[in-house]
Amino acid sequence: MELRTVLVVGTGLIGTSAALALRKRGVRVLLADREPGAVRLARELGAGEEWHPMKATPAAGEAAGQATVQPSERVDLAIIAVPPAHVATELLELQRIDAARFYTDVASVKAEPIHRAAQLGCDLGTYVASHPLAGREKSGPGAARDDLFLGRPWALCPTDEADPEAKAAVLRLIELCGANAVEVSAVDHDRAVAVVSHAPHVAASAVAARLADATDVALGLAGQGVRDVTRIAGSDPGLWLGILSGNASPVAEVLEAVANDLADAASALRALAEGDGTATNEITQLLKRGVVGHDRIPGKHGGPASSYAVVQVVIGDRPGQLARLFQACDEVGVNVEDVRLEHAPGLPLGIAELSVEPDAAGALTEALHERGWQVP
Ligand SMILES: NC(=O)C1=CN([C@@H]2O[C@H](COP(=O)(O)OP(=O)(O)OC[C@H]3O[C@@H](n4cnc5c(N)ncnc54)[C@H](O)[C@@H]3O)[C@@H](O)[C@H]2O)C=CC1
Ligand SMILES: O=C(O)C(=O)Cc1ccc(O)cc1
Repeated sequence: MELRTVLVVGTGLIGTSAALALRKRGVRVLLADREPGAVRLARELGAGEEWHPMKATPAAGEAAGQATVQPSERVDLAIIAVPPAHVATELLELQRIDAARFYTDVASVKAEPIHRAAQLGCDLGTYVASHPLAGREKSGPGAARDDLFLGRPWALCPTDEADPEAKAAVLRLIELCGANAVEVSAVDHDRAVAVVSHAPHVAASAVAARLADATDVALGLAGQGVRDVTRIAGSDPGLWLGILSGNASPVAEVLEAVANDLADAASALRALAEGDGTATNEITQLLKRGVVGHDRIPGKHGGPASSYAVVQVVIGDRPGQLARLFQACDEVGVNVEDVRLEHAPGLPLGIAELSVEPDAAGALTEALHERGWQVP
């Protein structure tokens, strides 16, 4: 199924990122948003052209001045990239004016928008709901990136009524964005993302909320761990209220289990503080279950999680240091799977943590030593 022209409705983070990815693959993209500024910025970023549905002359019987909107052309696919609560009404409006052959949305919840679309009388034959499992803690077109979906899962939830061609169009969108399609029912999707996205978001917010009145001393001691755990807590609360409300029961169920674990850990630590040494067992069990769960998260290419060895290298805070380090890795023939930078506050130094295949770590450490790098 070829996608020649795609309409993106909602040119925020996700809509503009999809538009940029499609533009890169030569697809013509039309852009719409209820905020004119969001469309202008997306257009200036190279995401496509503004969509101009035509205002038709009022038909006989229509109130004067109440001009009907018609699309200037029928696009192959419309992507509805607006908050979950607005998906169904946008779909209805777009279908009413026959804006596209096929339709999808990218909302983080699936059962509720599909149910609402059915209630409103939308055509479920041309619509296949979807959800890219990729995003950022920032909103708006300014945060968009054409590589946001590369190698990421992208769920699609066709209903029984969906036309196979509509599914093919959404699969092509996912492929053009470089993501991996995962077909799943809407109900299973919502239960799954409660575990891997929505409950973790609330947990991150709860941890980050502790920092709101933390002392300056505490904040001055913040390291990478707290940044990792709380990154997504910086997201737009309005958008997240909509996501959580749309998946309330599954998220509540996961949060209740997390809350039980936290309550047990707190009681065990109280017991430990009062001299009950046996309480360490409970804490160790939770930490061990955490390691098991963490190790089950698939690796960066979507395959099984691989445990890389980490080689730490001291780098000076000067331009070009990281480029030199990568060049050295390249010369030694070692593929760097991931890199993380730790900055030592107040020091002109940082640590680059290079994740490499375990059997390459020894040779890399030796080779970097020989080239004068400090590898502690
Ligand atoms: N933020 C994230 O990391 C991810 C978000 N999503 C989903 O993608 C959708 C969009 O989220 P973001 O791009 O992050 O939000 P965003 O806030 O960056 O963009 C949303 C855009 O939709 C526009 N909009 C709102 N209602 C509209 C309407 N009725 N008609 C036309 N435009 C309308 C807003 O003006 C805004 O420009 C949401 O459904 C969200 O659940 C999916 C994956 C990741
Ligand atoms: O920022 C991140 O790493 C995310 O995982 C963001 C995200 C937010 C909402 C989604 O529906 C999917 C992904």
